Amino acid sequence: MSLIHLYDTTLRDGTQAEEISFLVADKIRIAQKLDELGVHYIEGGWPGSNPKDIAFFKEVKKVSLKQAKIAAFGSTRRAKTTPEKDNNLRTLIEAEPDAVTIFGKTWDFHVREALRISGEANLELIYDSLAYLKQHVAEVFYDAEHFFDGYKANPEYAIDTLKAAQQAQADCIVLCDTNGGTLPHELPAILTEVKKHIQTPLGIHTHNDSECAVANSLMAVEHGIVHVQGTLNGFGERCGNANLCSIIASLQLKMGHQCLTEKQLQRLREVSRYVYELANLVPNPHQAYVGNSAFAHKGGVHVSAIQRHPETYEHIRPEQVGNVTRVLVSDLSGRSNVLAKAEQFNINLDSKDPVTMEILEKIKDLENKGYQFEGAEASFELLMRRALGSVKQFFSIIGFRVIDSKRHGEEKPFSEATVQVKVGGRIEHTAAEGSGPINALDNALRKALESFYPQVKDMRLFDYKVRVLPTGKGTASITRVLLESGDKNMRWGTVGVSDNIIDASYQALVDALQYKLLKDAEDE
Ligand SMILES: CC(=O)SCCNC(=O)CCNC(=O)[C@H](O)C(C)(C)COP(=O)(O)OP(=O)(O)OC[C@H]1O[C@@H](n2cnc3c(N)ncnc32)[C@H](O)[C@@H]1OP(=O)(O)O
Ligand SMILES: CC(=O)C(=O)O
Repeated sequence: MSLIHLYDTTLRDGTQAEEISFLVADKIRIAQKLDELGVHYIEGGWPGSNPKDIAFFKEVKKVSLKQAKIAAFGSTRRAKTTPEKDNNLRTLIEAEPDAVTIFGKTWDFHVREALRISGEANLELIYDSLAYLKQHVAEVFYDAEHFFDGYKANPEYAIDTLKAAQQAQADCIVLCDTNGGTLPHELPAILTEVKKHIQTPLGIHTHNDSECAVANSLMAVEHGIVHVQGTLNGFGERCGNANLCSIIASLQLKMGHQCLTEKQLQRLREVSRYVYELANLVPNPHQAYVGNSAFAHKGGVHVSAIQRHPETYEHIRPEQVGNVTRVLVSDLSGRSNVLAKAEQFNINLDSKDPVTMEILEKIKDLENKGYQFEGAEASFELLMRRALGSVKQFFSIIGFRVIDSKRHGEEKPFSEATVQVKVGGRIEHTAAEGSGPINALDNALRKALESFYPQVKDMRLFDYKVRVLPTGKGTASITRVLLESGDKNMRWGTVGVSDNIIDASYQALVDALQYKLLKDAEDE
C-alpha cells in the first residue's frame, strides 16, 4: 500500500477552535511530540497573521526535529497587489519553512462575494502566488478552499482553479471541505472527475460539521488521495477538523497503509492526551481509539465475553494505540465484572464464592441509592476488601461536628470542624478551620490522623465534584460527591452519597484516607 502523508494542522486550524490558544512554547512542545509520533508535516501557523506565529517559525528552527517538515500557512496574494509586493507571501518566505501551504478560492460564489473579483482574476491569483512561492520554498501545497461546494456549484470553474495550481507546479493540491457539509457518498464521483484533469498528487482537508470529517478523509484515501490533513483530537474551527488520531489508526490498522511505525502508533493516546493537556481541555472520554472509554466495558454480558476472548467486544487490540481495556462496575454488572476487578486489585476471588454474589448485590443496592463506582475505584476496592474482611481498620471516626456561621451580611462565612478519631486504643479530638465546611472537615480529619500516620501530609485533593441526583426534592436532594485524591505515586477516586452534602463529602474523604493508608501499608 502507498505511503499516505500525514499533515497536521493542530497548531493552525486547531487554534481556530473557539476555546484553544497555545503559547509559542506550547506550540514548540506540541511540534516535538508530533514529530516523535511520526507525522510528516506540521503546519505551525500563519506568519502573516500575528507575531506569535512568526515567533513560532523562529523558535522551531532551534529544536531538532527527527523527521517532520514544518509548513507555514497563508493565502493567495491580495487582488490589488503583485506576488512580489504581497505582505502575506513575503512573511511566508521570511518564515523559512520547509513547506508552504496557501489557500485559494475554488467556489465562484466566494470569488464574487468574499474576494469581489472576477473568476479570471482569481485564477491569476492562484497561479502567480504559487509560481512565485515555488521559486523560494522547497515544497508548495495548494489548499483548494471550499472545493466540494465549489465543484457542486460550478464544476468547470472549480476544476479550472485546480488546473491553475497544477500549472504553477504545486507539489500537492488539497481538496478542502471547508464548510464540512459534504457526505462520504458524494466523494467517489467527484474524485474520479478531478483525477481526469489533475495529475498533481491530491490531498484532503475536511471539517466535521456533518460529523463526517474522518469518514470523508478515509473515503478520499480509498480513492487515491495521498496526503491527509487533520488535527489531533479533531480540534478546529466550528465543529472541528478531521481527527487525525482516528484517521491514523484506521489507515494503519484497518486499511493497510503504513503511516507510522508500530511503536509510534502505540504512542497515539499519549500524544492525544498531551495535546489536551497543553490546550487545557479535559480529554473526551468517548473519543474513538484513544479515549478512556474506548475500551471500557460496562455490561455484564460484554465483560463475560471479553474475558473469554477480547475480540468479542473490541474492534482492535487497545495496546496498538496505547490504550487499555477497562472493566467498569455498576448496576449493569454481572459476576464477570466483579471477578475482573478482583484480578485488577490482586484479590483472590472465585466465581463460586458466595462473597462474589454478595459484592454484586451490594454494588446494585448502592448504585440504586446513587453511588457510582466508575470514577471511584478506590471506594470499590475498599468495598470488596471489606466484604472479604481483608482490610485493616486504620482508624474509626467517633463523630464530627461542622459549624458554618455568618454573623452579619458583609462578613465572610466562618467554617470550623471538630472530629474525634480513634486509632488503636487512643482517641484524638481536633478542630480545624477551612475555606468552607468541607475544607474545614478535611483539615480536621487530616490533623487528627497526622500524629498517628504522618504520611497523610503527602496526600492532596485534586478534584471535588458534587452531583445533585434528580429526586425532585430541591435543596433536600441526594448528592453524590466524587473525590480525586493523590500523592507522589498515584491518584485515586472515592465516592460518598447522602442527602447531606457534608456527610457525602465525609464518606468520600474517609475512603480516600483509608485507601492512602492501605496502599502505603501494602508498599511497606
Ligand atoms: C478556511 C480557512 O480556515 S482559511 C484560514 C482562516 N484563518 C484566519 O483567518 C486566521 C488568521 N487571520 C488573520 O489573522 C487575519 O484575517 C489576516 C491577518 C490574515 C487578514 O486580516 P485583514 O487584512 O484585516 O483582513 P480580514 O481578516 O478582514 O480578511 C478579509 C480579507 O482577506 C481577503 N482574502 C480572503 N481570502 C483570500 C484569499 N484566498 N486570497 C487572497 N485574499 C483573500 C479578502 O479579500 C479580504 O481582503 P480585502 O479586505 O482587501 O477585500
Ligand atoms: C484551508 C482550510 O483550512 C479549509 O479550507 O478549511
